Amino acid sequence: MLRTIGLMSGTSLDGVDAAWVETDGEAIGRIGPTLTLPYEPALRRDLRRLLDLAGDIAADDPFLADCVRRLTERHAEAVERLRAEAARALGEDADLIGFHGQTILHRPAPPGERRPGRTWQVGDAAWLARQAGLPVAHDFRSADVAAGGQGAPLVPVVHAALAASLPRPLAVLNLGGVGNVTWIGPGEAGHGRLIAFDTGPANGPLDDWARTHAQTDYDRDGLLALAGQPDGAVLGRLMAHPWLAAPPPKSLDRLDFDRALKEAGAGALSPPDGAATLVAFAAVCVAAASRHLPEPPLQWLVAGGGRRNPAMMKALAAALEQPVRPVEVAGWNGDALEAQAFGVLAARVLRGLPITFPGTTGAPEPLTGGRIARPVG
Ligand SMILES: Nc1ncnc2c1ncn2[C@@H]1O[C@H](COP(=O)(O)OP(=O)(O)OP(=O)(O)O)[C@@H](O)[C@H]1O
Ligand SMILES: CC(=O)N[C@H]1[C@@H]2OC[C@@H](O2)[C@@H](O)[C@@H]1O[C@H](C)C(=O)O
Repeated sequence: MLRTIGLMSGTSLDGVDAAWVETDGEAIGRIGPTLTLPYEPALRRDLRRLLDLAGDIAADDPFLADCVRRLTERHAEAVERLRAEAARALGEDADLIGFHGQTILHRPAPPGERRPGRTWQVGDAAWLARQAGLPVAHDFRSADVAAGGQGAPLVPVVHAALAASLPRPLAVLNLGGVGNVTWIGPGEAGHGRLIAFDTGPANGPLDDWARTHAQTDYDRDGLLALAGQPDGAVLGRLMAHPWLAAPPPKSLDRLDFDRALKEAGAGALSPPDGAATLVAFAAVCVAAASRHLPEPPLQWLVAGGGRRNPAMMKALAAALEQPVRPVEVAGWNGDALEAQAFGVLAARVLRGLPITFPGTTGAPEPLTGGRIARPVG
């Protein structure tokens, strides 16, 4: 088995999650320490600006280069701290890093269309490899998008490995900036029984709303949303969005719904009602996703920051017919799950195992992907 460090900087732009996991890319051995290094407000602000600029920015733009340098330095710091923690707690170092980078643009070709799509994760893998003295698996999504896949979600294969002994069918819901669901079918745990796709916007629009209307980075504990009422008219217009009815495979850019939210009139709502409406919409998106699953799951296990928002968990429980529980009931770590997954995916990249599948990204067949940056010298 390899001792991996997985690194994830998600669409919420709140920081880098890091996790130590022993794995051969298929089985998962010891699960070690985890940590989150939050980004300082200036880096958060600049990354958010980079999302707005990404469609037009040149690859050698100095602002981009500066963001990439700061982002990668923060990742290197996370690696260094996690290695120290793994040495202290387990007496172990690491063999391999899985570095997702920061998605700044995600425009896969719509399913069935033959034109090439584009997905862009920034981060300097070669620098990180040299700095850490370890091989770094990175660029996990491009090969899939080039082959006509959605390039996301990638974590489902790891959900399936972790869920091997849980009752199925099971749905694992990640609520980050964007939401995504993994459905793991009954019977033998195998890749053919995996269905996964993005559900819709989750915390992303709510974070933007809290920033504009409450001067906070997010609606902590759902206090703003719990003080408001969802607006039926706005919600109704949002629910009519064709994306919800479209069958999987499908994935989203963090900003994909910004225009629809504006056009639906969300901007005119009071701060609490706007927050309540965005929470209700995230939950309605998951309910819409449930209609695309082959069979109802026995339960929904929720990972990601959204599970910490009581308003979101309440809205989900109301929108879904099955029990909704945080992944901790299965003994998983809902804050570190994606980081752990990129450690496992790194091992898969190194071993040349497929990382995307017809049921997850709509890849034409199970596909390998990712690249390895090696420390030189
Ligand atoms: N206590 C809390 N109350 C309310 N919301 C919370 C709380 N803690 C975290 N969140 C929400 O969770 C978000 C972070 O979630 P997470 O770290 O899962 O996202 P991510 O990994 O960046 O996104 P993605 O999975 O889309 O890549 C925050 O931006 C916030 O909206
Ligand atoms: C393009 C991109 O970075 N997508 C993220 C995003 O955040 C959640 C959802 O949208 C998911 O599809 C994906 O991340 C997770 C880690 C995944 O690929 O499984």
